[in-house]
Amino acid sequence: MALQCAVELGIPTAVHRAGGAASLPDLLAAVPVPEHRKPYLPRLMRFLVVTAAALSEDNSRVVYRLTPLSRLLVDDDVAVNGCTSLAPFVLSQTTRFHVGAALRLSDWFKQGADDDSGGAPAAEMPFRMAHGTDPWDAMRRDPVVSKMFHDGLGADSRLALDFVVNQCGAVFDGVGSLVDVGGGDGSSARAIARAFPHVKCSVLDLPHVIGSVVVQQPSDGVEYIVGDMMSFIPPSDAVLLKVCCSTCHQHPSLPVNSE
Ligand SMILES: C[S@@+](CC[C@H](N)C(=O)[O-])C[C@H]1O[C@@H](n2cnc3c(N)ncnc32)[C@H](O)[C@@H]1O
Repeated sequence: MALQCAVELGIPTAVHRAGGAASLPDLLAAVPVPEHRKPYLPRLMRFLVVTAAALSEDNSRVVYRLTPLSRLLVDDDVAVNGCTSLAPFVLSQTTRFHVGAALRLSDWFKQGADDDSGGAPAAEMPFRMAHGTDPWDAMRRDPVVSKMFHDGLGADSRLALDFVVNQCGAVFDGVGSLVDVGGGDGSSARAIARAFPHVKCSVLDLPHVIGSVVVQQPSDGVEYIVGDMMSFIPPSDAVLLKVCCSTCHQHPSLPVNSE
């Protein structure tokens, strides 16, 4: 949560704009915190340094520097494959849905096989214990969180796919078509289509996800398909499953058809 707070206050970006090293007065001047809260900022900074989550501190005087991790959270114009920052990814993993589910983790571990207390049958995921439904249904009902989630995953995909297409491009040799199953905002498929125009790329996802992608993003030659991966996966030479394993594991009979 400290990292989420740092992202929301723009602390990595403030350190970057101060030339890569910021004193406490530099930060106090840069972050949007009212006077009566400023005395508490050093505690947050200390926590970020001690956990090595985002910042390092010079020994001689208190100067904060970006670490390799927090450099990825700077909101600047240096784009890798359209991804300027992984800050949206941090926010996508700390939504009220995610935090609520995390608070039920120990309950989930302790739950007996026949214990259906907590609003969910045994062996369901902590998310369902907390929210009474699965993540995709919860996001269908909350477009604000859904957008935050898919913006974050999209940022992650743009960064990751930059490495995939530049360093592992050989895996696309001989692939004429690819479907990104549970492809979210289509960032992965668009990156592949741009790098390898001979690959016909499609994205399969749930109706509310495809509906908002089509409104927000240029298609870039990618086809967006509404569907349920548990029922049908369009035939293609290759199937991409990125960050979908938990969804697939819930349905071991997932009918992958890659003819
Ligand atoms: C964790 S996200 C990953 C998104 C994308 N692959 C990425 O890495 O950015 C999982 C995706 O699977 C989609 N999804 C979940 N259940 C699905 C289903 N039954 N059929 C199709 N898509 C589904 C969700 O809407 C979400 O976009």
